[in-house]
Amino acid sequence: MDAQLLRSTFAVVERRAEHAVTFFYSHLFWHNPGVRELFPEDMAPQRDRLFAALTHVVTRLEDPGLAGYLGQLGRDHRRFLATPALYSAVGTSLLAAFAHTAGAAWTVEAEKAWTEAYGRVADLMKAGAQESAAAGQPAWWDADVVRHERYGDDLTLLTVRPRQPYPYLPGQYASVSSLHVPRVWRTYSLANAPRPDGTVDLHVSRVADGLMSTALTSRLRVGETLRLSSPGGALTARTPPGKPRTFIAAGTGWAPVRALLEEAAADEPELEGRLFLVARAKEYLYGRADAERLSALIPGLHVTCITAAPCRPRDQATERLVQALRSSLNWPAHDVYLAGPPAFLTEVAEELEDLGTDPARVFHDRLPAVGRFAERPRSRAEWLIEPPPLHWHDPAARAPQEP
Ligand SMILES: NC(=O)C1=CN([C@@H]2O[C@H](COP(=O)(O)OP(=O)(O)OC[C@H]3O[C@@H](n4cnc5c(N)ncnc54)[C@H](O)[C@@H]3O)[C@@H](O)[C@H]2O)C=CC1
Repeated sequence: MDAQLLRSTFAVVERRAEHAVTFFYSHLFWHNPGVRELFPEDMAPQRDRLFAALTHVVTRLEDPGLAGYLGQLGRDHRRFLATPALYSAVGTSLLAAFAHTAGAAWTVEAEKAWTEAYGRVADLMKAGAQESAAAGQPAWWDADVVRHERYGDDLTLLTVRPRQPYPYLPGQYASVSSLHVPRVWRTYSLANAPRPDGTVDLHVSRVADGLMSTALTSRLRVGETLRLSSPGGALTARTPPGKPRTFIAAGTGWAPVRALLEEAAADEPELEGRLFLVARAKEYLYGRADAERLSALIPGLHVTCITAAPCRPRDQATERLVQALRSSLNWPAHDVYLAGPPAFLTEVAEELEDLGTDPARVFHDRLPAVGRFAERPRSRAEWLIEPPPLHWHDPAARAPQEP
């Protein structure tokens, strides 16, 4: 593959990403009438995923891990019912969108390089999908809802029972789909260590105008079925025994931390550590009782709960957390496990670095943001000065990775 040529054409297309994405989907749906039904009714959150995935590939062309990433991506795409015919239709529309958007940069050589590159990508993805099907892995796991508990208007704790064994590691997440919002998938952390009865907890915080979180909070009933994707994420335990650690969880970021602590309570109850549990207000501190139960099982775990003061904005809890982190000692010795809203992760990770924590020992997953293109599109100058952050559901992060 001519990596240089691929990158230079992609750089041109990327500056008109919004336009290219619109052209791509129009072309795909117009020329392949059955394909529209495979995508959610509301395409807005879906639209930038294509570019996120492509950027990931184009910026890692020489990365030896790319083949593994694409294999995982193909495996993950089985839940979208991606067939070989769909791969080929997508390739045709992608090249048409690039040709339309790249203008003079779309030379014969560029077209050849992209045809070859897409062919490689699609082959690796299809091989990943075939491998997982041959290994007997389902395209998704059907899971029956056995508990649905509301906390106030915005929080729901679900327990589901997958119908087939569902292997995962504590701290991982899954994409979840419900018939209430067909073909929409959203990621939620798995909130418990694997149990003998196979049940899995999910913590859902309702997002204003969020299709899935509103359906799961308000319309889902016990007895209904959800679909779970294969688990992903790298927020898994990797601290050597005896090394102290800190867990910091904000909002439903409590879910993966709870799973990690349940695992530790069973495997390493002698661990020395601290847990900071952050919530926007007292009534949202739904994990407190569980945290206390776990600290009784792990006597060396010190728990601090932090909320915003009454009538103060929810982010004041983060300011209070930062104060608490500054008065805690011994940061260079600690591994830190961090979960919560993306902006919270960024702010706290920076603070921890200032406090002397080794950035390579701060572990967090960034769950994919949705609807980035709902924002005002950036001008070309803005893209050049400050390229937007990348958001993608990175299946390469599925296996625990040692830093
Ligand atoms: N593995 C992970 O990192 C996980 C992340 N999450 C994410 O956590 C979030 C949970 O949502 P909710 O429970 O509604 O949380 P929330 O909106 O109530 O926020 C909880 C706390 O996080 C802090 N926070 C929120 N936004 C912030 C910002 N912009 N800057 C600084 N601090 C901020 C505040 O202290 C707030 O009190 C979702 O975004 C979800 O995707 C959820 C589960 C796992």
